Amino acid sequence: MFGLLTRRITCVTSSLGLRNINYIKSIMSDELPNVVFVLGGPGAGKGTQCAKIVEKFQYVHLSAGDLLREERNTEGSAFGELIENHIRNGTIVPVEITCSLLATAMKKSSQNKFLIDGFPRNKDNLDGWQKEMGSKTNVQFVLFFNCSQETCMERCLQRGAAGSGRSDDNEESLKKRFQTYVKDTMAIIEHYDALGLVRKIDASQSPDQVFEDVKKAFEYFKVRSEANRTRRWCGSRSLSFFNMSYKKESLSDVRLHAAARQGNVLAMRHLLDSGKVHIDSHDKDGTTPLMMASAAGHIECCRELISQGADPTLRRKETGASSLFLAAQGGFNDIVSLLLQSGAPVDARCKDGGTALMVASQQGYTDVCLELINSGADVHLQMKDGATSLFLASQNGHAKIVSLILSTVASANENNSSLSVEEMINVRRLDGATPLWMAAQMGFDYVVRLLLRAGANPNIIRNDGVSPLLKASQKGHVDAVGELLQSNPHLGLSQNGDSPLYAAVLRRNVPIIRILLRAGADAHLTTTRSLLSPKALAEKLRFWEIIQLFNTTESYEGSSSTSPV
Ligand SMILES: Nc1ncnc2c1ncn2[C@@H]1O[C@H](COP(=O)(O)OP(=O)(O)OP(=O)(O)O)[C@@H](O)[C@H]1O
Ligand SMILES: Nc1ccn([C@H]2C[C@H](O)[C@@H](COP(=O)(O)O)O2)c(=O)n1
Repeated sequence: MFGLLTRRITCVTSSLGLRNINYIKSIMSDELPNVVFVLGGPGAGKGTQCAKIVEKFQYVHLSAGDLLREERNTEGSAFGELIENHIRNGTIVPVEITCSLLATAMKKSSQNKFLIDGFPRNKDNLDGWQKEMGSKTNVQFVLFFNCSQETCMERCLQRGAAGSGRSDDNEESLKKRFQTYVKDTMAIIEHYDALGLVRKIDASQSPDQVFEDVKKAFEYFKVRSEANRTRRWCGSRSLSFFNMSYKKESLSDVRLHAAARQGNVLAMRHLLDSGKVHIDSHDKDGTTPLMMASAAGHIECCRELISQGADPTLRRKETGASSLFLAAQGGFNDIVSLLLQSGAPVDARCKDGGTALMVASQQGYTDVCLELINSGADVHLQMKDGATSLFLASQNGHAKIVSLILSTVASANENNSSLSVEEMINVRRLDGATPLWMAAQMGFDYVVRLLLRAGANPNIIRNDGVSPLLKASQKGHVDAVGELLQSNPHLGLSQNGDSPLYAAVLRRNVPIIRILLRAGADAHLTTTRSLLSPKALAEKLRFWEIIQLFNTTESYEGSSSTSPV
């Protein structure tokens, strides 16, 4: 079924033998020193947030970058020059050096909770860590600070201007660091995401707002590990149940809800036996104990509630979320199965049209998606804004789920007259974006590849006139641009008057310019937005290396013209 598994995930995962249950156990242990990896683009705010986490949660902060800079500055270090070269070029220092600096720093500390910032950054880092530290540490989760390249770049340049003294806070190094981040580090984040360990934080907000989300991630982890010490770890979980109201009619109702949330089955049974509470007593938001237990992943509580007659068809008032939706959102497959067997409607809709399959696709819970699909979930449904499960999985880079949905659509189409894969794959959200458009914008090149191979149309533009190729070029996603070019997309002006080549020149992205030229993009095509051609722009901005690239291409191949889309 997963024959089209992604190149990137496969290569990282298989080299580690992740299907090996012992490895999975090693990342769940409670006894070993605990580690939270902190990842995100250069300048996403990792260091800033780590300082806050140290203060609030008493972790020891170890920044791989800081340790390397310290080693570089140590007199007589055999690695000083090598480290400086990597830092300036935005490439990654061999793991033997970084891992040994981290291990030494961990040994020196008497604490057992570490925030490891800026590591693992590539496959070499990940493999080296696994080899040396994998069995000696417990990776709790990965904090991923997600922030656009533009914002990160601006922050780092400001940091440099304010006197950081860092030799890599300049445009040239930053561009290279971003290339490394997109090319190498995103695959590591994907790898941990596939294990359900990633907590993604919107890092574009103010530092205090970001920290509010960070706190939730840590508090959530604390609640889960305390409540489920003896229970298996199920991967990344929804935070939504923290927002639930606790206003109930009586103290017993409050206690029942608290017991369901904490997974205290004995207390729950005692309260139910007392006859003082209604099994489906709900708060002002319509939240029932079964919803609480489903959202928090407490299978025993769910079993008890169902066996005592709890209604799995009820929905929360404001959002319309059902117990099934909440269990799927948290990735609790055992609860999803139980609810389905107990009569929960598989395609119950939230107020925004969302279903359990959609939220599981968005969060990346492949096992849950499989369970729902096997129970008859409709893969064709759309949210009110038009998004499908395929769209949400593509937007979040969940390649296995993209494959699963595509194969389900294909077999549904064989059996009846539902949409074909080609029709389904190009279904647009209200803003005109297709799954391919979203994957291109996010730089999930392996999803772009899957979608194109399955027949996605690379020329469907969003309502704002931007094509997938233009967006990927604007965002600097060189691998996604490369994948798109395999399907011969329009290279000329997109409907908004901009061109992919112009966008790449504006951002001085030489790798993208190179592959666009190789694919036949025209350096003389004047954009209607700026009234300049890519070449004229390069000349205006004095980007000599790009002008030279254009001249060389012209002298070899002669220029070609491209008609507007
Ligand atoms: N949420 C934020 N909003 C605005 N500026 C921020 C925010 N977070 C951090 N900054 C500023 O951005 C710059 C980069 O932040 P920081 O050093 O924490 O990032 P980083 O991810 O650790 O960077 P690097 O990977 O380059 O070490 C700093 O000058 C910091 O003050
Ligand atoms: N795992 C790591 C972490 C950092 N480096 C090098 C290369 C980075 O560009 C530089 C700065 O790191 P930051 O302070 O931005 O986290 O340090 C590395 O090679 N390997």
